[in-house]
Amino acid sequence: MSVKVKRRVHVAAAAMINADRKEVLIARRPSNVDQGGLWEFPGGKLAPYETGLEGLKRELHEELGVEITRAQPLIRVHHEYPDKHILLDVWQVHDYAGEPFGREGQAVRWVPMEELVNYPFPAANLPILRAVMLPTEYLITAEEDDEARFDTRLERALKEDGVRLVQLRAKTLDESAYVERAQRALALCRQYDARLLLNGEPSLLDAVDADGIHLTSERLMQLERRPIAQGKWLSASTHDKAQLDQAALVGCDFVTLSPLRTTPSHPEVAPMGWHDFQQLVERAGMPVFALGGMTRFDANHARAVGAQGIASIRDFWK
Ligand SMILES: Nc1nc2c([nH]c(=O)n2[C@H]2C[C@H](O)[C@@H](COP(=O)(O)OP(=O)(O)OP(=O)(O)O)O2)c(=O)[nH]1
Ligand SMILES: [Mg+2]
Repeated sequence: MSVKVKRRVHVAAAAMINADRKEVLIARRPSNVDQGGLWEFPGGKLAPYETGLEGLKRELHEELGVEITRAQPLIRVHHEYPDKHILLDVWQVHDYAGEPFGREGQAVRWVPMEELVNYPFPAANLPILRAVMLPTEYLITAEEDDEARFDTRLERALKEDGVRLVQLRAKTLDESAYVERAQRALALCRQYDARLLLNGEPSLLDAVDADGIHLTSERLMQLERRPIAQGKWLSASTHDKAQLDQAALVGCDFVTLSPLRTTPSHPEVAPMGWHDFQQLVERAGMPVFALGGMTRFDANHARAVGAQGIASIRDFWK
């Protein structure tokens, strides 16, 4: 009996995001190579002696004629192709010298974020597309008993902190009060070009045309399939490997993973710390926000260990 060991390939790829125009650079793979004809994030296989960033710099010089000057990890995706196990090590390129062009004759295009869905990518790329579209910070709203104060605080976070992704969490409201608050929150989010996810039942989207739903881990574990359309965002709260696996099975677009640290709201729960967090994120297969005692000062470290960024109530609710 022979056991076939799949080839393992480590690929570095670049998400070059033009933040002002909200465009991303993609390239088309030549028709005669693996995954040919599909679009990709420029990059390629690492040489044995290279780190991810070294390989990325070399590949972008070879393929696009640019020199990377500032880049940060965005997401790592493990994917099984029939013939190989691939690790896509994706970096967000913040700064570079030169004008990118298809140095190997390949088509290269700056594409508006919302049009990315119209381009065919390899199967491994879905989590990358999600990561590209998501910001680094995820605001979870605090409990408030005063509606005017809620609005003021949400608007402050949108305006002054530049928050672009919001989860409306309000466990103390009944459904009609929740829907009312959600409608006002949605109008505010629209003014600032931010996305709003509703923490609750998927049917809430019938009452409020928000951008998606955030599931509690308990609700997540009861589901057998994705409860909302692909055009909406689905996120979930997770705390361990089983819940992350379930999030992948159900087709969540991204998750929070907590508690990173001990928090006043959950003093009895043991924190997982960065080491365990990193192990879990590595195999999550989707963007993960670190939650639990996080502030914006933790965002760079969260990125460095593979997260999309940080989620927080207190750091944004002032
Ligand atoms: N660069 C890149 N590769 C991707 C993406 N998605 C994806 O599945 N892949 C796969 C396709 C290939 O099997 C592998 C990348 O190899 P590559 O052909 O770009 O490698 P390379 O630039 O070093 O080229 P070569 O020297 O082997 O010709 O990763 C992506 O978005 N970007
Ligand atoms: Mg390549």
